[in-house]
Amino acid sequence: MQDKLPIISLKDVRVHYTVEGSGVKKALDGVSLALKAGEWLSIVGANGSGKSTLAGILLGFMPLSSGERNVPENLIIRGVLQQPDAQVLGDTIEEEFHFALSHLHITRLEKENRRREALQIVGLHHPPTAAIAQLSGGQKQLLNIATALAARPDVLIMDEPAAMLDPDARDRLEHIVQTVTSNGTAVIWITHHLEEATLSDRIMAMNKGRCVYDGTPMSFFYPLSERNKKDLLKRNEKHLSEGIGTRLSEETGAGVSEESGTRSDALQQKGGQSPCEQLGLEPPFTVKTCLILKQQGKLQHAAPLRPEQLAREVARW
Ligand SMILES: Nc1ncnc2c1ncn2[C@@H]1O[C@H](COP(=O)(O)OP(=O)(O)OP(=O)(O)O)[C@@H](O)[C@H]1O
Repeated sequence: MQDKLPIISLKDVRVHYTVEGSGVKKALDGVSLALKAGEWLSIVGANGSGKSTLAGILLGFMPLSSGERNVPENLIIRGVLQQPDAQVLGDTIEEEFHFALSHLHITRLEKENRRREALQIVGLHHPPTAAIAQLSGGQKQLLNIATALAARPDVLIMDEPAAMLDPDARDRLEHIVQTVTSNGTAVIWITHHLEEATLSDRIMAMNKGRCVYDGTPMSFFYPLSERNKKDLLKRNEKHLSEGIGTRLSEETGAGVSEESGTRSDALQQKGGQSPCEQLGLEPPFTVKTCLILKQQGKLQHAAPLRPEQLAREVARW
C-alpha cells in the first residue's frame, strides 16, 4: 500500500453530453482530484451537480470527454451504488460473493472466510444460501457494502450508501469506514445528508459540474475566523510538502486546483457565510444549532460538527 502519495488522481476531467435541443450538458467541467491512502473524502452538492458522474469516472466505468484519470494498474477499486438492485448479480448471498471475489487469486477457504467476516462486519446475519430477493432495500445495500469490503479494496467509492439504511446501520457504516480508512483504504462517500460528511477528513463540494470547495469539514460548515484560516493554511503547507492535497486559497482556506491553474473555490467567504450556506445546502443539525447560539453571542470559539461535540461545548459553557 502506497502511503502519502496520491493513489488515484484526476486532472482537469470533463464529461460533456450533447443533448438534443439544448446543446452541450457539462456533467463534469474541469475537475481535478488527488486521493491518498487512508483518506476519507466526502463529495457533496445539489442534485445534478455531478457527484455520480464523478463516482463513475473514478470507478472507471464512464468515459472522459477530456482530461486524465491516473490509477495504478493493480489498484483494487470497489463501488457501492445508490440503487442496490442495480448492482446485485447473484440470486443468493453466496452467489453474490462468488461474483464479487471471482477475479481475486485467493483460495476458496479464504473467500469463505472473507464472506463470513464481511457479513459480520456489516451486521447481516443471513445464511449464505438466503435469497437476495427476500432482503429489504437496506439489507441489499449492506450486502453490496459487504461484497465490496470482502475484496479488501484500496479505494472504496460509495454513492449515497446510507440512503436506505436505518440510523443504527448508518452509525455502523460510519464506524466501518473509520476502521477501513485507518487500515489504509481510501473512501469516497457521496451524500446529500451533510451529517454523514462530518466525520470525513475532507469535503469536496460540487456545483454545476465544477469543484467549488475542497477543504476540511470545519471550514466548509463554519465561516472561517482569521485564526482558523492560519491553522488551515499551515496544515495545508505540510500536506503539500508530503505530496498530498490541494493548495488552499489564502483568502478562504478552501481548495485551489493547481493543475488547471484556476481557483476551485468559486466561493468566497462573503457576509460571514460558510461555503455550505453559500451553496444553499442544509447544514447538519449540530452546526445549525451552534450557528444560532453564536448569533446569540454564545459558543463564539466553538465549531462542533457532531452532536456529542456540541453537548461538550454546551456543558463547558
Ligand atoms: N447520460 C446523460 N446524458 C445527458 N445528461 C446527463 C447524463 N448523465 C448525467 N447527465 C447530467 O449531468 C449532470 C450531472 O449528473 P449527476 O448524476 O452526476 O449529478 P448528481 O450530483 O449525482 O445528481 P443527484 O444528486 O441527483 O444524483 C446532471 O445535470 C445530469 O442531468
